[in-house]
Amino acid sequence: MEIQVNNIVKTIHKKVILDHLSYRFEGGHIYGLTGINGSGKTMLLRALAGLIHLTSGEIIINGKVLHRDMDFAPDTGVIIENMSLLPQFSAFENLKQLSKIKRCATDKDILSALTAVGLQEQIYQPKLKAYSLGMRQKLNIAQAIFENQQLILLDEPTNGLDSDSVDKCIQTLRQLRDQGKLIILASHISDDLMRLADKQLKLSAGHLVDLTSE
Ligand SMILES: Nc1ncnc2c1ncn2[C@@H]1O[C@H](COP(=O)(O)OP(=O)(O)OP(=O)(O)O)[C@@H](O)[C@H]1O
Repeated sequence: MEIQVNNIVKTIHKKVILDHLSYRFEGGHIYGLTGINGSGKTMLLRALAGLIHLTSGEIIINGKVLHRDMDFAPDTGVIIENMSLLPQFSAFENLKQLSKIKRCATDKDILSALTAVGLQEQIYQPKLKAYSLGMRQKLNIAQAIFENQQLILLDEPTNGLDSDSVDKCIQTLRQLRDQGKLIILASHISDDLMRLADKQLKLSAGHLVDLTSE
């Protein structure tokens, strides 16, 4: 999996959010995206997923141009705000419903993702509506990985997680990285990212600054 970002610009109401940003992301790495509130981290993740249209520039994923050769980034798991999980269903039932869209994940894949994020005690109960913030976030992460997605885009993945759960999340994401997956995380808490990511990037004035090579 590789993503080539070429000179992308995103302007909303004449405000420049992403300003001629270029970068190459490669599989087998965890990229941590930091930057102050409003710097455009979520916007960049949305752009990579194909969820917004760019003002100019292009994003090429595995040689195919987003919004020309395909509508969305292929084979991608995301956590980007307002996840539409179903409150009246358990964790298992939620992923089971989602699995009906692509039909690539088995029950075993669902159980293994829920266990990987630490939800092994809550697979069948309670229903999602009785979940705490942290439990909900674990299910969000499970949702982004249970179909063996090759590109994983996570906005603030450690939100609501206690320190043991952050450790477990780090362990799980490192395993996925070692399998060659491309993982991009955004967080305004740079401590979490420092521990999670092997490449640290900062969004500033619409540009990406590589903190690892500084
Ligand atoms: N739908 C929208 N309409 C207008 N402006 C928007 C919209 N979505 C985002 N913005 C603006 O784009 C900029 C970047 O927002 P974004 O959510 O990407 O920042 P962020 O770095 O993820 O911030 P945070 O750390 O607070 O999550 C902000 O100035 C925001 O106000």
